[in-house]
Amino acid sequence: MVRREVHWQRQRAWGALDGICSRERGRARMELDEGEDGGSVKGPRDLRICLLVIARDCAFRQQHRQKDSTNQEVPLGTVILMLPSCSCCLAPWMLPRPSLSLLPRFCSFLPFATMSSKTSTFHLQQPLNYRAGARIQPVDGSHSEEVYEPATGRVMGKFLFSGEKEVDLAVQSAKAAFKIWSQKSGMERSRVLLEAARIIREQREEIATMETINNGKSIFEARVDVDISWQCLEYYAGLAGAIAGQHVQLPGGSFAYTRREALGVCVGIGAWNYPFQIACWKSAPALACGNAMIYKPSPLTPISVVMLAEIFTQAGVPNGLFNVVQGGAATGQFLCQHRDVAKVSFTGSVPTGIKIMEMSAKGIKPVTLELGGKSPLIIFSDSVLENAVNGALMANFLTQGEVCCNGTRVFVQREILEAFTEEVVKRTQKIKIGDPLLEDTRMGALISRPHLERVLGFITQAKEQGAKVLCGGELYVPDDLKLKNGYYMRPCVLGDCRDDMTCVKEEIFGPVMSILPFDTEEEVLERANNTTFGLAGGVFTRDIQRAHRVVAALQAGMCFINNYNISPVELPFGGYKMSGFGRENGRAAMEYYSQLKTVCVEMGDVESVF
Ligand SMILES: NC(=O)C1=CN([C@@H]2O[C@H](COP(=O)(O)OP(=O)(O)OC[C@H]3O[C@@H](n4cnc5c(N)ncnc54)[C@H](O)[C@@H]3O)[C@@H](O)[C@H]2O)C=CC1
Ligand SMILES: C[N+](C)(C)CCCC(=O)O
Repeated sequence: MVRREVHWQRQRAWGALDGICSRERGRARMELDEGEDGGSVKGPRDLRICLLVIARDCAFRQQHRQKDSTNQEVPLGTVILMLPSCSCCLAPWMLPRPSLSLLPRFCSFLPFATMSSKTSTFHLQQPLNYRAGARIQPVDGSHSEEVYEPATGRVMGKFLFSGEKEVDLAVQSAKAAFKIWSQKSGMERSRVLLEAARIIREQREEIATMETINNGKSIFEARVDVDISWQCLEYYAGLAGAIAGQHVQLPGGSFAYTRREALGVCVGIGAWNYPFQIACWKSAPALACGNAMIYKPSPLTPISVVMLAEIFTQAGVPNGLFNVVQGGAATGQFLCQHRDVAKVSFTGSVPTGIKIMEMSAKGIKPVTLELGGKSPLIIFSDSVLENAVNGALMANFLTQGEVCCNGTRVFVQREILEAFTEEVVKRTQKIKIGDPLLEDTRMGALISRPHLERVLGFITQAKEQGAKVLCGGELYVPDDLKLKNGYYMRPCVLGDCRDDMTCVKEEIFGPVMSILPFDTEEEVLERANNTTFGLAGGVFTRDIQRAHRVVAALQAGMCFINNYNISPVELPFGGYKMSGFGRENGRAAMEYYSQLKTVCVEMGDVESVF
């Protein structure tokens, strides 16, 4: 018997391999007993791990040949630790002269739970808190809650909500990591963020699949979300090395300089509509500026952000720099009220935003609030009709309409009202609803049963108030039996709308478009701005002067001309009025995660007035 040792850096594997690995600082060790013809891994089968031996040119090998950024093939005989559920080439526990040196490259594929790319197969097994570089159960888990798969209505597992002690431990661990991280140069931080971006790209499919399973959005969209996420990390990696102060000459050779410094431990609290992406939009600028972050996702979508935490660890951030605490309002409050938290960045509803601001006010903590919206999309009669229709669909139906910046009040100039409405209804009726993991699905399931009922309630109320349902607006039950308890509805277009209707005034956060006719530019601007929200707005026209005049007059933080809802990470994003303040993305976000120190240097003698 020959004893072999395998080392690898991919810490993601640690949790899953607990029992057959001994954990050391910076690496894990696995011992294999190797015999003449094969070998065996010491460890119980109930770990749900087995060895996948690449024995032929199987689908797995082909897939990873394409995926592996080094473009190297997976040699025959490679041993990969996998779940028994993986069916191709499965030869559990057999090791025909394995090429163990390749193991490290594939540890990232080790799933942390039973993972499959099919709807209705995922079961949550691992803890969802992440502290000091590892998944953990909270020390004072207050209670557990179920996590659902919106596509099927199935419970995928339970997870614990964190109490005050766990929040405090997360803060202490982040404080320790902050000491190390904030001392690094911008270029050093940049390299780590670039590595994290690379790993996200490498794991694009796994992350997108998880996002789809937990959120209900189509895999097509989830992949775009993951792409925007790694682009965000790349963007801030680029800016990290460019953080600099100013030098100011003063009389008599004296001078001053400014330093842009990190804030400390920042808290990110996120909504459920873009779980992975929101976490990246917050953590990328925070970490680039030298901060630590504790992130609390929505309890409806607790899973994918832990993948981000593992990726940061793999990329080389100090343990504790990015911690995840799970929970709801109470956990969020412990975070906001903690005296060692320097800043809170929040994405969610207006009522919660108000509470966050109140709590932060008590500790004089800066806050960034990304809140709801009821944005106008103004379509003038000279628009290219097809573009305007495409724009209106983009403005209303991404992520089942659960998007804060959606242009849900679609103002259409009367001359083209009929043509526009006819086309938009035709296109809406063609949207393919169903299993979000299928490639051709374009609308999946809403986040939860109560939310689905709330959205349908808005439609009932709209009808009562005189609106006409031009299409959709009812439950959708897919033919596939496993999806019959999922939270689906047909996307809805409402006609005959008036500005005083509830569906036009309140944020529905579902696939419901309200069409409102208008006659003049002056009139439409008055009506478009007549809202307490101010997140986004859009205009479609071929008249270049009118386009700029209209967006200049719109009271909204994010405006689009002749498009809607695209999100390049270079562009600052955030609201006016009750849609919040502060900005995410773009250079602007760096200011919200840093503070300015002025250093005044005297080169002469001190002249005292006393
Ligand atoms: N402007 C933006 O970028 C976005 C805004 N939103 C808004 O978010 C809303 C939907 O998301 P939800 O998750 O339902 O919003 P929500 O406000 O109920 O919850 C958001 C987050 O805050 C946490 N939370 C709730 N009460 C809290 C408290 N008292 N203290 C601290 N944390 C607390 C929740 O657990 C969750 O993580 C919509 O109104 C939408 O407009 C959603 C996505 C993006
Ligand atoms: C990515 N985008 C622009 C469609 C939406 C981002 C804002 C949100 O989190 O709702």
